[in-house]
Amino acid sequence: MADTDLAAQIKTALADVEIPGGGDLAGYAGLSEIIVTPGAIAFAIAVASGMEAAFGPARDEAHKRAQALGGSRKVMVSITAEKSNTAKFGHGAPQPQGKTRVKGVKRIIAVGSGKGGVGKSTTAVNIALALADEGLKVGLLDADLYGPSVPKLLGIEGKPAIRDDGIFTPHEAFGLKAISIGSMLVPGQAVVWRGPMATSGLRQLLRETEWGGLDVLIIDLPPGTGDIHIALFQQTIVDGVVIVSTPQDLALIDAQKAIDMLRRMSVPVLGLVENMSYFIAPDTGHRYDIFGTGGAEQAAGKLEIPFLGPIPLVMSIREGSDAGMPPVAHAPEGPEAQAYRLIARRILASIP
Ligand SMILES: Nc1ncnc2c1ncn2[C@@H]1O[C@H](COP(=O)(O)OP(=O)(O)OP(=O)(O)O)[C@@H](O)[C@H]1O
Repeated sequence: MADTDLAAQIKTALADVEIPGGGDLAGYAGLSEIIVTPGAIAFAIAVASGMEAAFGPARDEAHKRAQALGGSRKVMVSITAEKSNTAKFGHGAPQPQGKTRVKGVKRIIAVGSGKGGVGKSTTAVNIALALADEGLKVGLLDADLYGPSVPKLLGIEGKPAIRDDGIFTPHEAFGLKAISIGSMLVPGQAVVWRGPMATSGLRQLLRETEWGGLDVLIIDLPPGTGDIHIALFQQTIVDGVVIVSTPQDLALIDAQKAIDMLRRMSVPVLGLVENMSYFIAPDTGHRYDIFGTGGAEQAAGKLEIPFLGPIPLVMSIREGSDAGMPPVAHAPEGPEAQAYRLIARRILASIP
């Protein structure tokens, strides 16, 4: 059945689900779009603050009906309540409350960037591999719901298995446990989830995956500073964030904004990685500082955060990544792999 047909069928079934105050869920204005992918069904019910518990039975009933129609797909139905903005942003924002650790995960390190396309995912994947080479049990969560690239970078195919109790079994790739919303979408399908849906999707990937005892979970964040970041940092203890930037001024200005948000949310910044820092000519092996040198290092100094190191701009990183063969796993002795390793060791040294 086409995904749109199934979404329509579910919506029809929700007409039999009663909601507090009278009426049914299908006709309720707070019902989000129903997203159907080959592996999952997801939708959210937005309610007024304080009404979360009252909507609980409706959510459970909706879940049951969607599951009856969805077969083996994992069903995710979440209730979202509007919170006042002061809890999200604002100078001197209150320390987020209720942050918890993720079961089976000792430390979480997130990798973010101020803007897209700076090589954040490539860096996250290779740092994860370098940490695994240090003898740690490492997982990777692709939280870039709008542009997931971990499946491609690690050459992962197919959907993750889902246990009978609805828990995801992560993919295994190069010794990493990895999970991404990307492997649950059909190729070319864009995620059009709005804020609450996206944050709920992330929470489920994070907390409903059988991580099986990790020393470190690396989270590849979406670029910028949006709902996903806020929800993650408010709900979960993140031990530190690595910011990836290219050497150009504009990227650095965006990186600065990301760091500003982390500070306001009391999340430790582990440091700045300068990606595509210099170019190594494939024929001669010569190094060219095409963007000048030291931009990110100086920026890190000004921002009073550690500079974690530079990654060269090399064709092999792009080609290896595009082919699902990340340099740290594929050419572990190469200069690119060494650059990632050095950064991974600095990260390791900076977390408790
Ligand atoms: N050091 C590098 N040398 C050469 N190519 C690189 C390097 N780092 C990343 N790339 C290439 O740049 C492109 C963007 O990288 P990547 O997807 O990791 O960026 P991103 O910041 O995660 O992007 P997005 O905003 O889409 O999430 C990819 O084609 C990748 O292979």
